[in-house]
Amino acid sequence: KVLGDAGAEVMIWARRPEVADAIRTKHANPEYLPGVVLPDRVGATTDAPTAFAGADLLVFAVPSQTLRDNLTGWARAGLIGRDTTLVSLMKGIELGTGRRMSEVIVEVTGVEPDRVAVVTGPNLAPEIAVGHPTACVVACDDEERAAAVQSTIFTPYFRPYTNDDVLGCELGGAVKNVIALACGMAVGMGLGDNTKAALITRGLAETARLGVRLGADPLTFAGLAGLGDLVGTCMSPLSRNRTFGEHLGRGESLEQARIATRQTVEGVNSCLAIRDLARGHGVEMPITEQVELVCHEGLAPSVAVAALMTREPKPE
Ligand SMILES: NC(=O)C1=CN([C@@H]2O[C@H](COP(=O)(O)OP(=O)(O)OC[C@H]3O[C@@H](n4cnc5c(N)ncnc54)[C@H](O)[C@@H]3O)[C@@H](O)[C@H]2O)C=CC1
Ligand SMILES: O=C(CO)COP(=O)(O)O
Repeated sequence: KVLGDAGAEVMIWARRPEVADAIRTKHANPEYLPGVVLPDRVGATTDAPTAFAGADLLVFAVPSQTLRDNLTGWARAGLIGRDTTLVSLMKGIELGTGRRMSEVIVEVTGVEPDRVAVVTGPNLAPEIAVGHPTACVVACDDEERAAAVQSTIFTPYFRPYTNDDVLGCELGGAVKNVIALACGMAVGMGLGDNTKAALITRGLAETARLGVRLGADPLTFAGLAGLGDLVGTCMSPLSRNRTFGEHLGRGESLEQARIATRQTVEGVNSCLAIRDLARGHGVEMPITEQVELVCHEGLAPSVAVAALMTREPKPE
């Protein structure tokens, strides 16, 4: 919708024919965005070669853990153009490899890293779809390419800023989902705003600690891709990650939370990958550690809260 409103000709690749048909014929995606009318210049197809043909920009928004498989198929079929800019909207870290999504794209397609851009920030899809003023970051090693993507997605309701810190921007987007799970757990347990504020602030501290160790610019975490996305996601009932955490905080099982949330909840897998990344680099991420224990080891959220509160006292 943003691309179409900004004047681009858009072709969506969808797996289900009924989704592609509804977008093509009714300009709607009723299951995901009920009531939203898509611009006429947004088309859809289930045929990947048709979707990829002649594209200047390829925008990837599949779940992070499936990207490698999806891309491998598309790259093998020779669908990636020679000069195409590859854009990632995904906010996750790959299980097993600890790779960011831009790294997976570079690894699978063999393109130079400066052809990959990341669009991130406080960008809850349902709010963008109804045109609420929203800001985002376009991160790319290549400044000109970042500026080109920026102008391609610039609309009166969507304001992109460029940034050259791809690593920091991607890490901010992935870790905030884990912290949003923790905030959701607090909400589900009936805890208040002090608790959420503490989780957001200390969550930002552990995100920046990992980012700086990996080579990110610390200032990135004070921007839209860091604090902005963290606050937006942790405070919003629209966030799938926070909602998933709420279910766990109310004492429901992982399976019950999955059934209730339905859509992609990146933090559940990424908390494992981020914890491993942090341990591998000797970085302390106590909130991420506890979220992983609740999501994957059956720890009760109340025990996780007690574990965080009774850690050794220390300077801020
Ligand atoms: N929804 C949001 O507000 C935002 C989402 N993102 C990121 O975008 C990425 C995608 O999330 P959403 O679109 O929100 O999730 P979603 O769950 O709404 O949609 C994911 C889509 O991927 C499809 N899919 C599932 N498995 C697949 C596979 N194996 N191969 C190909 N397609 C598959 C699903 O059918 C669905 O259409 C995530 O990394 C998320 O963090 C980023 C910013 C905002
Ligand atoms: O990334 C998002 C907002 O910036 C969307 O968050 P959820 O995936 O938790 O809904």
